[in-house]
Amino acid sequence: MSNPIYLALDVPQLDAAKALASKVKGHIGGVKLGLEFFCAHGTHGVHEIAQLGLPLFLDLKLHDIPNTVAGAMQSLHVLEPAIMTVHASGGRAMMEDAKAAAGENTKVVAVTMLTSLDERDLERTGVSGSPHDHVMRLAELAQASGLDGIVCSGQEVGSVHKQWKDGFFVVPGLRPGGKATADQKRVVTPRKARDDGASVLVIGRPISRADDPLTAARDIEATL
Ligand SMILES: O=C(O)c1cc(=O)[nH]c(=O)n1[C@@H]1O[C@H](COP(=O)(O)O)[C@@H](O)[C@H]1O
Repeated sequence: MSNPIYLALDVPQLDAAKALASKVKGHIGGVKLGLEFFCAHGTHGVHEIAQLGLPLFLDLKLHDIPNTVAGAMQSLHVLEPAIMTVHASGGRAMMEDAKAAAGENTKVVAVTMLTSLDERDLERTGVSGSPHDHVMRLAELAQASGLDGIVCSGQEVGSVHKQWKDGFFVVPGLRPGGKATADQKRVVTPRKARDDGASVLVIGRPISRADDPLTAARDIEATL
């Protein structure tokens, strides 16, 4: 099985992002470029990171009307990312059009409920019920829309996997100690997420902010 760890390169400097990815390259399966990176370095930065030869996950969490999201997907086509994200709450037509506009080698996955939110936060957005039920509902919608999979926390991935056997599941909010830290609220260990059916393990700060990122990446890989 290939290494499921995608390192989140949430660092503002391009050189620092390149150096970090190069350092841990042998212990990760890909890199994730998100809003922080893309807003700072745009497509030029993506091309620079692509030269490292690792699969790219372009995590821009698109969420707009279907026509706008489809247009954005088409513009990003040329970057040939292995994985891209849209928000499931954008609705069925948006997800269908996003998938239709993506390259055929790009997996399009829907963000369900951010791992930084808990049940109280959800209620404040006007949604009652548990995170589990909310994620299950949005996973069903993403599947019906023809997407490849979803992004959810490790607390839900086991249930989603049972319902959607051939889905592609991206799990962030991972902490080697299994405890919530910084802004992440729904966390599990990388091993638990993998055992419950995660296809991709997104890991940022536990590696990027470690005193020794190489050792941190190696230690996490060894737990899998
Ligand atoms: O789509 C994502 O990757 C994502 C979804 C989500 O619900 N939670 C979440 O943390 N992420 C991303 O996963 C990464 C987690 O970073 P760390 O908390 O530093 O490991 C960040 O780049 C987030 O943007």
